Amino acid sequence: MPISHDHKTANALEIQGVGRRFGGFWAVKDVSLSVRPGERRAVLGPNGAGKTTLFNVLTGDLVASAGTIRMDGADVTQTPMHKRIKGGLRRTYQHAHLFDGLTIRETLFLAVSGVAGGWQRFLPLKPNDDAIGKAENLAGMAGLSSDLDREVANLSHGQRRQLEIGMALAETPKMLLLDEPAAGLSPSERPRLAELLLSLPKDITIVLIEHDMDIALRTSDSVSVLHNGRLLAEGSPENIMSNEAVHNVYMGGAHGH
Ligand SMILES: Nc1ncnc2c1ncn2[C@@H]1O[C@H](COP(=O)(O)OP(=O)(O)OP(=O)(O)O)[C@@H](O)[C@H]1O
Repeated sequence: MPISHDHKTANALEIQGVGRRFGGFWAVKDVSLSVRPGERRAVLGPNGAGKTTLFNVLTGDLVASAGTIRMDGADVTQTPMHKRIKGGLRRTYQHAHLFDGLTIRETLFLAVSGVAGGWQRFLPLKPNDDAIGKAENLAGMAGLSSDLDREVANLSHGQRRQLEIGMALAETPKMLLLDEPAAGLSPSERPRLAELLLSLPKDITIVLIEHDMDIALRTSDSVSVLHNGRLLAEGSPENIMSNEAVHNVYMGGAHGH
């Protein structure tokens, strides 16, 4: 069946009544939200609220049990992940999958070249390859320009997160889903990550799950709060900060890793 697009009026992401069930348990239930092109949306919620499940449904890692998902005007509810990726969707995971033996330059070179398997044949890099310049450019966007020759094994946790974001930017995504980019970062690494998020190209729509309220509120235009699989509140960071129901959920104790 042909996919119908309506680019002029389309939101980058529009989901209606989305749910995901595991057996008899609805991990996400009846969630509707709209994200404008270029918007930065944070998805907050205590442990078990359904954030990761919602993300997995958006990427196509999991099939929605209910509702519809539209990206850029197209109904992708039944579209497999690889086709959503072709349409410009990228995600990062809570735990980065990086090769310890490669340098930052080599890692980003392979990302730019779209190489997933059999990468050994591309190394060592040929100095005149165009993709090296692109990789170095990406390193700049990810705040890693001064560490191009460092091996992944020797990177700090924060630098690994930066590198993962750099990789996700390789093919100029339209929409980037970031799964807890600040997870495991030391307090001193957090401001740097917030700066990086704020510096990403404004035409990329970003949806991020984040436990760190400060980072989420500082780097987003709008916030959706999940609780027990349902949308509890939505609004500007200021509104969410002063929302009593949100406070009650977070003061309830389930917050934080
Ligand atoms: N594959 C699964 N099978 C059964 N239950 C699941 C599965 N995945 C998630 N759940 C349940 O769904 C609920 C939501 O989980 P989810 O991981 O989406 O929450 P979360 O908000 O991302 O939590 P956290 O912040 O701890 O990562 C939880 O109760 C979880 O136990």
